[in-house]
Amino acid sequence: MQDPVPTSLCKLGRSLQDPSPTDPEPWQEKERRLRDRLRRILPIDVHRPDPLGAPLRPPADALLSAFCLEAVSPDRAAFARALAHVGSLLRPGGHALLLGALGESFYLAGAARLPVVPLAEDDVRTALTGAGFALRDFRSYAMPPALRTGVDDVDGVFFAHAQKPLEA
Ligand SMILES: C[S@@+](CC[C@H](N)C(=O)[O-])C[C@H]1O[C@@H](n2cnc3c(N)ncnc32)[C@H](O)[C@@H]1O
Repeated sequence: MQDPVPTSLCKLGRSLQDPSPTDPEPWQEKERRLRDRLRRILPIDVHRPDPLGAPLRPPADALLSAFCLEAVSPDRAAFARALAHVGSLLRPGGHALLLGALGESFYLAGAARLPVVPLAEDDVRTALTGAGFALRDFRSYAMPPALRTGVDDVDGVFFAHAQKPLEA
């Protein structure tokens, strides 16, 4: 974990707070703009080999997953399987962008303490390779003390860009 906290993440963190002199747009307005652009919301279970319950036609060009797979998987093997399941939704040559927690064992959602599988960087790389992806970029940073809020025990955050091979 050698990268500093990415500037874009700092901006995102600030943008999710209340309006400020530099970002006067309330988060509710951001939410409204995002929802306006959604065309469909599909239920998904990443633990099913067929995560949407039916093949995705046409398959997806890209997949973005943020802080999901490690938060819903009981162990590293389940994490790897979940990654392969969602990867099956991509077309050949499709891209996956993943971000997630490293070394996290729990997070608090209100009074609920939810388990997380603590991942090392190599667990993510191995799972991507095992799911048939080519790893294009991998970055991470260690959680700075200022962002340790007590709602979890996360050590750091990873960002991975991986690609499905084109069919031969
Ligand atoms: C830690 S939250 C992350 C939410 C959001 N992506 C974010 O970054 O704030 C984990 C999410 O996984 C969802 N989830 C739980 N079990 C799941 C499953 N089997 N398949 C897919 N998603 C699941 C939960 O509903 C929750 O929204």
